[in-house]
Amino acid sequence: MRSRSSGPRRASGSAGRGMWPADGPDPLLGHTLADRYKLERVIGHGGMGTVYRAEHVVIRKPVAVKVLDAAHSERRTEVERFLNEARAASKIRHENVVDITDFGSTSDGLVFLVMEYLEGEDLASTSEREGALPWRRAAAIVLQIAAALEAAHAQGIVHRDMKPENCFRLRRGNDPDFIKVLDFGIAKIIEDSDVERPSSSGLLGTPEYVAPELIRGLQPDARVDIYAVGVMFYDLLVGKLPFAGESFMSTLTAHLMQLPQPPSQARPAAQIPEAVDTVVLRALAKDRDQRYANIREFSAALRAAIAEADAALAPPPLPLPPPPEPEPRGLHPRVVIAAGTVILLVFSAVLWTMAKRFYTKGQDDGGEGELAAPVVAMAPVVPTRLAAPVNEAPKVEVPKVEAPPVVAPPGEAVKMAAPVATPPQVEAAAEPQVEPDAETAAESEVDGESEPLRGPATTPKSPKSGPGPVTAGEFSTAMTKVGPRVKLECSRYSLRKMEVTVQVVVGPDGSVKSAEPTGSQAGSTLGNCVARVVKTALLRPTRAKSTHRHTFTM
Ligand SMILES: Nc1ncnc2c1ncn2[C@@H]1O[C@H](COP(=O)(O)OP(=O)(O)OP(=O)(O)O)[C@@H](O)[C@H]1O
Repeated sequence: MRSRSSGPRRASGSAGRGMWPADGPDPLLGHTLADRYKLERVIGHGGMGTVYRAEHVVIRKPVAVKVLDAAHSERRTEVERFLNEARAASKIRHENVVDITDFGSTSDGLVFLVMEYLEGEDLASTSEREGALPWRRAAAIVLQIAAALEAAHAQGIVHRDMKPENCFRLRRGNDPDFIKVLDFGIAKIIEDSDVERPSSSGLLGTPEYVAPELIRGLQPDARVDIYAVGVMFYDLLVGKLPFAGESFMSTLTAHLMQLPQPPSQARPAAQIPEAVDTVVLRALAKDRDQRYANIREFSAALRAAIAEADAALAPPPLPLPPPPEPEPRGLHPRVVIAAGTVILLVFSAVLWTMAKRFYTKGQDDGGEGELAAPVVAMAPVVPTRLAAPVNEAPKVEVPKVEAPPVVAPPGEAVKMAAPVATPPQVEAAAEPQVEPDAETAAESEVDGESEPLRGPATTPKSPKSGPGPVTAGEFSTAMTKVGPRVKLECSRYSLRKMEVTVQVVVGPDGSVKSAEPTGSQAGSTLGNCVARVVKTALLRPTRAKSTHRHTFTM
């Protein structure tokens, strides 16, 4: 178990209500504050005051009441700022932000803030007990913290003291990890105050979560919260803080100088995806310009990383069924065969009748009736022979190939070349060759293993079996299908309207055998991301692999 810097603390200051004898009871316990809130139990002590579990005496509802220590409440300007911040924080109104329902001061000078009462524990306690969490669980928690911050930032409120102690974990319905973020806007007052505070708070907030620009004394903005969320995420994933020195100063130095080990390397058994590493490390960038520009971008990147991991887990899509056999033009073979059978049967019957008459006549004439046998033998032959090819494709009619003209030597008569005796017979079972359309010819190349798409038109080769190559139209449709995922997963690496061209080899089974970014994005993170998504595309099976190019606009 690691030690953490925070925990229940005694209120500080030299005088006033905040200091009661260490072993004695809290003097406010049992009192009803502002005629409404009966203070029943001390929940804990923080940098500014004490938090009580209380009951609203009218509606009988439990609430949490934070009462400012005298050291703070005796300073008028500080009280005013506390109340202003409380007013702002009460407007955030988000399910992941603790609801502030009331605030004010009493006639005897107590300044207080009333919140919804939360039953559960803070994230520091969860980490303390459970250590590192599975990455998906950690990500789900962090996304809720980010949602709370997004709502606060939208109101112009920067938390500035994000840490696990300010994130409350409670059960809601079936979800045991529902998060509420506490203490919005309060940290700012602590920092601006000149009241002496416990060293763990320091001038900068909590040292383990403080952004480098705060250490450097720069004017903070919302990106300090992104950095702190990065530290918390790392801690949840790995079970240890990314920057933790032996002392206060060495921790601050680590924030400024030390590069964190990627979470997946720090905890290899956890199978943390590379894309999650990328999100954490970017949130922890020392230079705030290198971080996500806002917390919404952070959340989008984390969601995309989760989606990418989900996609990698999903079973590959079923191969497309082979394209239907092309229907021969004209009558269906079954119709032709049936008609032929009928004609031949009628013809046989006529012959049979004539022969019978002839035979009968012969017998009548005293002869042997010799014709009966051949006609009877013929009858079963005809339907048997015609019924067999029902499943065969019809013969393809082949135009006669003219022999080239022979040029006679001067003076000799021109002899006609013998006509080609046997024109190339195309087997009925063979597929007719599919000619690529113009676009395919421009964009697709078929590699050396198969025939070129555009052979000489006058010398058709006997095609190999199997359907023709993927056309440009089919390829373009497949790329359109993966387009939304390309945008979702890769736009975080891209500026708007950037173009990425990928060269793609589609195998005979219809899967993408390789996808390589080309041109200016060759080898770039963006290019590799696009190629990775393109590799999940699936086309129809063909008789040969083919090469295509496609340009995505981000
Ligand atoms: N609404 C609430 N419901 C239940 N417990 C709460 C609520 N708000 C705060 N607490 C608990 O009260 C204790 C004191 O909280 P407080 O916010 O004063 O301290 P802190 O966050 O630890 O310190 P600091 O204010 O210096 O950041 C903590 O244990 C906190 O979890």
